[in-house]
Order: sequence, then structure tokens, then C-alpha cells
Amino acid sequence: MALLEVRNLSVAYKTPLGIVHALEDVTFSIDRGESLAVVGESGSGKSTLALAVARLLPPNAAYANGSIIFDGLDLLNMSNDSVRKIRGTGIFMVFQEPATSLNPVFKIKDQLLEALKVRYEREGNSFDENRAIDEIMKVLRDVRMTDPELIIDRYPHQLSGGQIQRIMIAMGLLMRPKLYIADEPTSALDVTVQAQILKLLKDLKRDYGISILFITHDIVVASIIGDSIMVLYAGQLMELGTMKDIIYEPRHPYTQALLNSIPRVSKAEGKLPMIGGSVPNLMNPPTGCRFHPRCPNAKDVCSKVIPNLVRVGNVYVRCHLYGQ
Ligand SMILES: Nc1ncnc2c1ncn2[C@@H]1O[C@H](COP(=O)(O)OP(=O)(O)OP(=O)(O)O)[C@@H](O)[C@H]1O
Repeated sequence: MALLEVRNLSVAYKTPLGIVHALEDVTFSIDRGESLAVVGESGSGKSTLALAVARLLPPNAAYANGSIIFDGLDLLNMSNDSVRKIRGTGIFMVFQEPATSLNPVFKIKDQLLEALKVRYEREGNSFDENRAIDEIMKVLRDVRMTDPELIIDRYPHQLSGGQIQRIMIAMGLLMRPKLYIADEPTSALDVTVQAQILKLLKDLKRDYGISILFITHDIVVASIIGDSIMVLYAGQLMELGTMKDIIYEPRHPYTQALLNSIPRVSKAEGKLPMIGGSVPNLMNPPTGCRFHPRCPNAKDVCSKVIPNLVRVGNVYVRCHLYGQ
């Protein structure tokens, strides 16, 4: 059985102006030790998806329908208390702004020790501070932190964005979650740090068998981190498949457009193809396929009927171009 099975997930938010239909009928799974990268433009519902899986949707979420089964547990129908128990060791989430996940008034060391205490307790082990510090140092070296002895005596505001990111990754490791959710964790970092952190996450997946749900707006980043890639557009799942299938044989016109808009050296003299139009307002999303107003292949049916998610070869695609 997959570690995470999401079936027909739809999420909407209440706002003073109306209901925002942020996710519609999203279905996917992640196996143990596998990574899935979710890619799409701003407003496609990526963060909503991550928050729904971590059961951290904000209070104005009007509903989350469908099912989310994590490690055999029905997350959407679990009590808050039970969800709290699996947070950290079951599911660990790093947010877009990792600094906000750390408490500004405690030193890094105390926060990492606290994380370890939680895990030791859950494993039924007594807490031994010396052993815990050894484990913290090892993990900080694993995340290629320079001068870890100095760093752990600092407060969060004394660290750079890249250092905080490493601390959050280290904390995730100390917690030993089964599923590590990362929402654009590297987007604020420069390209070299970003590349190091992606490599590190891949190493961790291999060495610790951790599954990863990685959210990004950048299809190149998705191709580096994801064993599989899911393409979201305006809350609809457009295409899902292995990294190789999605990158080398994209079926959906939106996936093709995302790939065509990657800057390449060979295209430097020409103009970069842009995806025309803009992401729709999800208070009043387009009927039928939500991409149809921007789609170069749109036919009559596309504005009228929501395409089914169908299997084409090894990928799942939601598009009227493929046998409905
Ligand atoms: N708390 C909220 N209340 C109302 N609408 C929201 C809320 N959070 C997100 N939305 C709306 O839901 C839709 C999906 O947003 P979401 O943040 O999930 O997308 P995203 O792909 O993660 O975007 P970004 O890359 O900009 O973070 C957007 O239209 C957004 O405006």
C-alpha cells in the first residue's frame, strides 16, 4: 500500500467576496521512499494541497472533500488530537518561509533538542542530553552545516536563509518523519545553495527511506527532486507521471507550455515562448477544462466538459485531446 493515497480531493476557501475553488478532484499517491514534485504557476493550489495533506488548512477553508489516507489512517476524518500525534514523526512540513517555523526566543540547540525529545518519547526511549547532542551534531554535518557548534548557540534571527533552511531540514531528519512535505523551501535561496539542498534531500530520501512531497513553481526543480511529477493548473490536476515521462514526453498542452518556457542557452537569441493569458480567478473558474482559455489546442468541448483524468501510456492526463 502507498504511504499516501489522496483521492478526489477538493478544497475551497470562504472569503468575503465568495467561495474560492482552490482544488478540484485531485487524485495521486506516494509510495514509501518515493518523491513527488507538484508543479504549477502561482495560484494553482500547490500550497493548499500541502496544507490539506498536513491537516493545516486555515480556518476559512470551507471544505476539504475526498479522502487522504496516510499510512493507513484516514486523515480528513481524524480528530485534531490524533493528527497532532502524527505531526513531526509521521508528517513533517517545511514552509515557504522557514524562519516562521522557528521560535525567535529560543536558541537553535533548544529547538532541536525539543524535536528530539518528542521523537524519543514516541519511540518510548528515555531522553539523554549527551546522546541527543551527538545526534544533532551528526545531522547538522549531514546537512552540510558549517560550524555547527557555533550555529546551535545562536538564535534564529542570527542565521541566514540558507542556514535556517538547513536547520529545518535537520529538524525534519531528527523527527524521522515518514513523509516530508516541503513547500518551495529553496525558492528564497540562491541557485548554488538551492542545488545543494535538493541534492541533500535526495540523499536523505535514499539513506532514510523518507517519502517527499515537494512543491515548486519551477519545472526544472521538479525534475531534479521528483521521482514523479504532478502538474497542477488552477486547482486541477493536468498531468501526473514519472519524471522522465513528464519531462521527455509531456502530453498536456499546459505541461508542454511550462517546458517551452524554460530558458535554454540555445534559445538565447530568440524570444522565450510565454504562456499567453493569466491564471483564472478561482472564485469563478472557467467551465470545463480550467486551462481552455489559454490553451492553443482548445476545442468546443473544452469549455463545456471537464475532461476526465485518463491513462495514456504510463501517465495520467486530464485533456480532451486524449480518449475520453
Ligand atoms: N486562506 C485563503 N483564503 C482564501 N483564498 C485562499 C487562501 N489560501 C489560498 N487561497 C486561494 O486559493 C488559490 C490557490 O492558492 P495556493 O496558495 O494553494 O496556490 P499556490 O499554487 O501555492 O500559489 P503560490 O505559488 O502563489 O503560493 C488561489 O486562488 C489563492 O488566492
